[in-house]
Amino acid sequence: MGAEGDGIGRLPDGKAVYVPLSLPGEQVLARPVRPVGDGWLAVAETVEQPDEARVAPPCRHFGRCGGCVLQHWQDSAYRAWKAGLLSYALRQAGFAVPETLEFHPGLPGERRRIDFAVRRAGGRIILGLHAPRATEVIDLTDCLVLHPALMALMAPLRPLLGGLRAVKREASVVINLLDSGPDLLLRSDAPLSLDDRNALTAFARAHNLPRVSCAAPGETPETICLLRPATTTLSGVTVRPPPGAFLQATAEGEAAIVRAVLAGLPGRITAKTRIAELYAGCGTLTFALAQAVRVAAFEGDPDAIGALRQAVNQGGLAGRIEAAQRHLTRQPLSARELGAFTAVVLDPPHAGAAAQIAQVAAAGVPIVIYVSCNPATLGRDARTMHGAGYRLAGAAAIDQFLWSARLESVCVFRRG
Ligand SMILES: C[S@@+](CC[C@H](N)C(=O)[O-])C[C@H]1O[C@@H](n2cnc3c(N)ncnc32)[C@H](O)[C@@H]1O
Repeated sequence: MGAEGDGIGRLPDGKAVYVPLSLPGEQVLARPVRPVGDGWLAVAETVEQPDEARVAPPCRHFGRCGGCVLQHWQDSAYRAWKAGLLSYALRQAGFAVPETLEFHPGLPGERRRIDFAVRRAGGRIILGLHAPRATEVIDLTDCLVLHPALMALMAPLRPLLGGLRAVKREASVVINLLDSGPDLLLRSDAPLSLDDRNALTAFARAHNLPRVSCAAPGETPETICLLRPATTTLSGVTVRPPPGAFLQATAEGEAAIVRAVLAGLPGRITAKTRIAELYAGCGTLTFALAQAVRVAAFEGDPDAIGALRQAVNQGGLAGRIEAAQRHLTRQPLSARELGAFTAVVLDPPHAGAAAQIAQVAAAGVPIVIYVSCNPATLGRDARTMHGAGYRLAGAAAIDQFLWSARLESVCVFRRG
């Protein structure tokens, strides 16, 4: 099974054949589609000999929608493979990894953040997710991983989007389920008309949305209506995330990440203990950490850092948390700056933190807690840590991207 969730076969010449929707141990009749990387991508025409771990996928869109690629695998086998993604990445980086890792399973109905793709095709609106490895959008009537409060918006969104002048050919709709309700951001390809604004406001009223915002692709969102503050609570602190803000994909995943991060903190904490938190977003980890230690939080996005600062000030936390905007790829914290900290917590985007981790390793910070959503870049960065003499002190796999090949994880590295 490959990192993308495809079954991998071997051709007589040793080349790999990647067969989506096949499982380990199966015999399938596969048609080659195109060369990819070191081999071929193929389509399974028929499953000649199914594995006993193959089960009926619960979703009617399975196979066409690229959101879930592993619904046809029995839970225990699927979960063992997911935990194995983390073990493999860490072993490849040179670390000794325990036989079984801490694993937090995900469940259907937990996803509280979604980015729907929208297309206008003839007279109708297609709303859904991309097909596997394609730009085609699969029209979804429902989505089993989605939180029911978000799924309930799918049917009424279609007529709303169909009536908007702002949706000419394509758009996207990001919805974050906040404590105060679903916060909707529409990114569309044409200017909003007055009627569009009225329709969006009426939609917010009818479906109890706190806020609706709109933006042209790549532009700063404009708030179209704010019926009440768009707020959420992070470790007991009220935060006002900007439209479309990054939030952990599930509340359950967030809780597991926070627990694993706190478990990695130094055993002895004094008034002088200071932690650097990199890629802090709106403060998911910042406020949890600040209950134990003083935190210097760094984040590149101006709106996210603005929300974090506002929450720090309103929560009376200025003595515990300093928040700074910083682009950590162009201007990583230097080894000298990092020397002031007992530990570094970092939660980089999918691309990882190559430039920043080199400085962390050079500084020899005693504890590094790495939160990752991509085992491949985690593995690359972990290799740098291994080369600098760190050992693995803890690792947890968190399945907040249920039935996909994506994996969230928290790894604790210690020096000496
Ligand atoms: C995976 S999110 C984690 C956010 C936060 N820790 C949380 O749990 O909600 C990654 C964060 O890194 C930020 N980011 C991405 N690239 C960055 C860069 N080059 N420099 C600084 N921050 C960056 C994003 O804006 C985002 O907030």
